[in-house]
Amino acid sequence: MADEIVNVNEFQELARQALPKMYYDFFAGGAEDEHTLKKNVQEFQRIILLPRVLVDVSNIALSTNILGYTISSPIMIAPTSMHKLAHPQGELATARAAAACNTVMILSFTASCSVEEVAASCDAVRFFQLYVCKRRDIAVNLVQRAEKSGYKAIVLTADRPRRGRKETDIKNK
Ligand SMILES: Cc1cc2nc3c(=O)[nH]c(=O)nc-3n(C[C@H](O)[C@H](O)[C@H](O)COP(=O)(O)O)c2cc1C
Repeated sequence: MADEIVNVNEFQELARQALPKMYYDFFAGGAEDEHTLKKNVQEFQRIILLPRVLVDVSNIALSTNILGYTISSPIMIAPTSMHKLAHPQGELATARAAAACNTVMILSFTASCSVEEVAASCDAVRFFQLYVCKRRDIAVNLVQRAEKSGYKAIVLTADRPRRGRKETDIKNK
C-alpha cells in the first residue's frame, strides 16, 4: 500500500497537513531558537546499537519493568498538554493507545481531559504528572483525585519554574 505510514516522521507530516498551523506549531515547536529540540534528535542519533550476530534470536523480548509494572517496551507516553487540540477525543484516545500497546500513560497536569475521564476510558497503567505549584491546595486536590482514580505514581516536573518562551506560539497569537 503506497500510503502506508512507515515511520514517525510521516505521522508528523500528516499532522502538519491536518492541523491548523497554530495547533501544529504548539505540538512541534520548541523554546527560543529550538536548540534543544534539535539536540533531542541529534543525541539519539549518537546512540549506536551493538549488533550481536550468530546468536539465538528466536525468543526475544523488549519488555521491561517500571515501578513494578511490566510494559511491552521501554517506551511510555510522556506527559504532554492539550491533546484535544490534535483530536476531539484528546487524552482518552492517547490512553486507549497506551493500553493497546501495553505501556504507561502519563497524564499531563494541563491535559484537556480530566483525571477521572481518562481513568474511566481505559485500563492502561496511569501515572499523573504534577508541576510544582505555588498553590499547594491545587496540587493536593489533583493528587488526591488521581490517587482515587487509580493512578499509580506521580511524575513530578521540576524544571519549569516558568513557561518556556516558544517563539512560534508568540507569533501565532
Ligand atoms: C507539546 C508539548 C507539550 C508538553 N506538555 C508537557 C506537560 O504538560 N507536562 C510535562 O511535564 N511535560 C510536557 N512536555 C515535555 C515532554 O513530556 C517531554 O519531556 C519533552 O518533550 C522532551 O521529550 P522529547 O525529547 O521526547 O520530546 C511537553 C512537550 C511538548 C512537545
